[in-house]
Amino acid sequence: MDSKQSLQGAFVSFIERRRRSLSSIPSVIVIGGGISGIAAAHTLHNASFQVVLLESRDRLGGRIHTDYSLGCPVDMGASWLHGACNENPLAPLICRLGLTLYRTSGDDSVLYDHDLESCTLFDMDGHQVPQKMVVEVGETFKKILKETENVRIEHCDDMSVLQAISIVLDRHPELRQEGLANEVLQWYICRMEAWFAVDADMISLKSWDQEHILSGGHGLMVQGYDPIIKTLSKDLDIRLNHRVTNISYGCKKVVVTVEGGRNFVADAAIITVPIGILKANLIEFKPKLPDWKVNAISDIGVGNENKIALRFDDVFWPNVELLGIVAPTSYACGYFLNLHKATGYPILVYMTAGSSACGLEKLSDECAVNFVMLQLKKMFPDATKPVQYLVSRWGTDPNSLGCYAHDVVGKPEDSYERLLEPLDNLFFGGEAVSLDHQGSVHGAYSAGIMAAENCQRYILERRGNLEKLQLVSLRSAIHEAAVPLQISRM
Ligand SMILES: Cc1cc2nc3c(=O)[nH]c(=O)nc-3n(C[C@H](O)[C@H](O)[C@H](O)COP(=O)(O)OP(=O)(O)OC[C@H]3O[C@@H](n4cnc5c(N)ncnc54)[C@H](O)[C@@H]3O)c2cc1C
Repeated sequence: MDSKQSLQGAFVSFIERRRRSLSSIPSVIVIGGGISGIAAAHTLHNASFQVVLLESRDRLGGRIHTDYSLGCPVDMGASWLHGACNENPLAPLICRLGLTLYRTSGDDSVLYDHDLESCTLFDMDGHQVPQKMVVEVGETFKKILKETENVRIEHCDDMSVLQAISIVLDRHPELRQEGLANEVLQWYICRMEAWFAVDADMISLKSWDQEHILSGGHGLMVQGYDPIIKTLSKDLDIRLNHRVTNISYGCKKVVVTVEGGRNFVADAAIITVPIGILKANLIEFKPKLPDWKVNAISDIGVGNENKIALRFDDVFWPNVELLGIVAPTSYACGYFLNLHKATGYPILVYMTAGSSACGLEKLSDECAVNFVMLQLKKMFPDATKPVQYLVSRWGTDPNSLGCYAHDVVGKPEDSYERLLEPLDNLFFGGEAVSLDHQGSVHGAYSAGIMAAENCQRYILERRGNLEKLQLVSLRSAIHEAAVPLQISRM
């Protein structure tokens, strides 16, 4: 054997040793680069697992999207921390990063992320609604909702909140509102619709108030949610523009295929794509998902919410947090978040949910801004033209197809549990699998961590004794199956 042959032999055995050592490192593919997927990948990476994260968009964050083009951070997706308290799973990170929260509600606020005192409402003719009426109708609305509890007790079958409200108003004529007061009542219904991101005739009476709400009220993330995404995604192996089309699970390895046909192979996968994507069957599973999983996906609803952010040269509106416009139907009501109060920048964000959010997506950006400006001009006839604007389209964006999960009327009780349930080596994350906090950033974050921990336990149990595993921080064990290991000539 000449020296060239012995060198080759040593190289081959080095490659073989390295291949074996890499294949002994547990590997996981995380699908979706929103907060849930990033939290899952971050957790596994810290446990020295080999992780690759596949994200369809050309950016991370998903339904967290902090846009800087208006000169300051503007969140076009999530913007509040719901539950500004130490128990919030995101609190330690927010504290460590020194991020500022601007609290827009009191401690006990459940449905509304704003206190009544911080809103100024106008009618369609631009007259300001007397604050006394805003407060009084707010109190009446609370009484109406309280009365719906009796309706719930009386009826075994679920119904919509709107239907229950109409039963209450039939029974209690003294709670009915007329004229301007009714328009204010509609505005409160509009705010409730914004919380669930669907119209009131789709909000479940059985479950609307069953959510476990953290204390501390609602805090606006003044610097945006982006710093959290940046921090958690540091050092991860992230592949942007990788849209997953097929997942083959249940065998020894999971094979995940992306658009263009490239395969990724690992011990397990965690899927965190939005519920809207699962409902639209945009990913093919092999074997097919079992009926109980398919039913869970179809039993969970998805709402829509959009934002139109407008930057002006100057501030021409009052120094309150929320500017609302009341109307005879909740559909025609609207409101603007005044970012100037929290950030000092002359920016208003129009927020719309449910069918009106879907309607707005049918318009071009320019038409949507014109529509919103008409609303604004009703309140402030001298409103100037915005110098810049941003329009979100969460309902038709092929990467989200909706804003977040909601309980449909008559939803079976265990839908979220069934969505969460893993299928062999395929685990489910994302806001919709959070049992306590669906539709929130902190819920999605915790769901990602939980999926990672379950996945970690599964792999380690399957491999036997944890101590025997040599977990080292080597990356690149997840190989692209279609591309053989490339060995360049020495
Ligand atoms: C307008 C709006 C306002 C909101 N306001 C708040 C708020 O104030 N406070 C709050 O707590 N929550 C709010 N939310 C909800 C919150 O944003 C979400 O619950 C949370 O961000 C969801 O995170 P996620 O990781 O589960 O999903 P996502 O962030 O959607 O992440 C999923 C990722 O999967 C990717 N993906 C999709 N398909 C594929 C595929 N085939 N292959 C690979 N990747 C794919 C997507 O591009 C996305 O990046 C709001 C949401 C919206 C839309």
